[in-house]
Amino acid sequence: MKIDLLNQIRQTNPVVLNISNFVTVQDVANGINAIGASPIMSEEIGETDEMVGISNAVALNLGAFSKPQVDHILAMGKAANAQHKPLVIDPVAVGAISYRKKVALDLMNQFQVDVIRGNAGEIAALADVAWDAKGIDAGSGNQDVVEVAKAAAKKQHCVVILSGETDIITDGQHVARVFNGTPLFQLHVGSGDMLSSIVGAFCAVSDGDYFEAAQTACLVFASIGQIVAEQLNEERPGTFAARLMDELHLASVADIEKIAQFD
Ligand SMILES: Nc1ncnc2c1ncn2[C@@H]1O[C@H](COP(=O)(O)OP(=O)(O)O)[C@@H](O)[C@H]1O
Ligand SMILES: Cc1ncsc1CCOP(=O)(O)O
Ligand SMILES: [Mg+2]
Repeated sequence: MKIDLLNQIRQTNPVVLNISNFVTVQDVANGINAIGASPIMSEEIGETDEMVGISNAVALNLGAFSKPQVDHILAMGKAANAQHKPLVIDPVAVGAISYRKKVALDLMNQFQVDVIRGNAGEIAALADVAWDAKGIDAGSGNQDVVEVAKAAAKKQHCVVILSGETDIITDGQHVARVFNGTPLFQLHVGSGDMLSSIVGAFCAVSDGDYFEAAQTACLVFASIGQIVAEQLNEERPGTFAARLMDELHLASVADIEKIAQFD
């Protein structure tokens, strides 16, 4: 695990281009900014090539798309491939809504993503594994989540992050797990979206090793949430969200190394 990638983000301030959803756009922009990267959001297809040109990574969030936005997402994915920019996708709620799953799979047939980041319900759907997803949340299931993540990675030929109490990161062959985190993440809508775009920031400084970038992003984000939770003596979702921004900015590599738990 190369936790020092966090310092590289802070030193080089990579631009992360996002198609976001209207629910969490500000959290995502501020999360990217707080950790030391530079967010930019786009809602106009005409600017796609130029936008991708100035960016160091692209993150596509499928949280609340409309038909015109699907065209935009497609153009953005194709441009990221053509311009060799790392490409992350967050397939929000594809486990709960079959239409979303169809759109997500159609898109991923037309461009190659480098990393998919979703919860268990979302990744199970992409792997065609039975799972009881609940809206935007993971829901419940009996399958081995490591096998679910590996199946999705093999199917889509990319790195998969299946996030949750334990984050599972796999390229289809190798598996890493991050044990840090806090249940408080679940009390803040947008935690997953923030992580997906922060994965983009780590990919931007990774020299093409997206498996390592994905692991490190998960470790850093989950550990920072845990640091905040350990400072609060009650469940306070509002304070958690505000303090998460503070610690994304303040936490050092040494702070994370002290509590890091992964294999
Ligand atoms: N029960 C939990 N305990 C600890 N960390 C969690 C828990 N659930 C989610 N997380 C963390 O929350 C972040 C967002 O992941 P997740 O909740 O799976 O995404 P989403 O919001 O898309 O469902 C990740 O860093 C993950 O490790
Ligand atoms: C509530 C909601 N509805 C559509 S997208 C969205 C936000 C999902 O955010 P996250 O998956 O990060 O919790
Ligand atoms: Mg999500």
